[in-house]
Amino acid sequence: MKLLQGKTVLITGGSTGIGRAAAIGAARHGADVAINYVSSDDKAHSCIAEIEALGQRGLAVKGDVALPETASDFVSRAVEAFGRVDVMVSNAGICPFHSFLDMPVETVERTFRVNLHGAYFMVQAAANQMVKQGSGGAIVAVSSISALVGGEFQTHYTPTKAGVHSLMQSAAIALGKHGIRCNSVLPGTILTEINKDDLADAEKRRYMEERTPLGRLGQPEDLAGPIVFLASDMAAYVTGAALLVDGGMFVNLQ
Ligand SMILES: NC(=O)C1=CN([C@@H]2O[C@H](COP(=O)(O)OP(=O)(O)OC[C@H]3O[C@@H](n4cnc5c(N)ncnc54)[C@H](O)[C@@H]3O)[C@@H](O)[C@H]2O)C=CC1
Ligand SMILES: C[C@H](O)[C@@H]1OC(=O)[C@H](O)[C@@H]1O
Repeated sequence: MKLLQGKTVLITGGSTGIGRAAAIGAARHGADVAINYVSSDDKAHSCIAEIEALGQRGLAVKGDVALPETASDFVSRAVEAFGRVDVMVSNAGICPFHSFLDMPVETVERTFRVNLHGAYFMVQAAANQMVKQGSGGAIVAVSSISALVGGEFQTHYTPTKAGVHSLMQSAAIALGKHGIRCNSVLPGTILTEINKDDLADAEKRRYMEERTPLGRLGQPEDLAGPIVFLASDMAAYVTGAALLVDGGMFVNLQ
């Protein structure tokens, strides 16, 4: 069964990692998919090629989510190409690991702007388009297990993920009357570019694996199903919810 047949799905940071897996997952479920990306044209184009190979339409729009105008541009380019927006997946994020006491101001500001301001403006732009269309919609934000727990080298990052989780709760209230559902996924540790250097430390990686009851770290594709589900009508009565997708890592205290 195809869960997103005929829908238009927008995904930020869609050329790599979790965003890319969600883009391909959405296309597999019958959606046309627009991705926002910021750096590699090649990766964005190869993602679109994969979407098109699945028989769906794809569009790549370059832009830095930290800038509010990127959000309105992304939404209007997607509407121009596909006519509407049914789903927004706010996924783009950075996590430049750094110690707390000497954290550079610019690292804090950039992380806040990309992860939190970026999500805010994208969600707002998509919601305005959905309200104009008058037939509801679904917003899924990629928060993190880090919305619930801290990290010594993530003092600038974990508040953004708690913020994204909170944004989905408030947006669910603000947008419920328009039939727009807002939910977040909270990935655990997923093997992507964002943590490649951090997990190059074999001891740290082993610790993370051993903390995970399912016995392995996540792959980007582990997020595709939960994101597609929350975006789909299967989750028609789910809003303001947060879904941990962490192999059980969070509950494993001892
Ligand atoms: N990998 C993990 O263990 C976890 C990741 N997450 C979140 O998942 C999301 C996706 O990250 P991953 O797929 O893991 O890593 P990734 O590095 O592959 O993906 C992040 C994407 O965001 C894009 N991006 C970064 N800054 C941007 C900007 N200013 N404008 C537009 N796009 C930008 C990157 O180019 C990249 O495509 C992030 O929000 C991250 O915080 C959450 C929990 C765990
Ligand atoms: C980048 C981290 O490895 C990753 O991102 C998060 O949100 C969690 O803290 C994960 O471990």
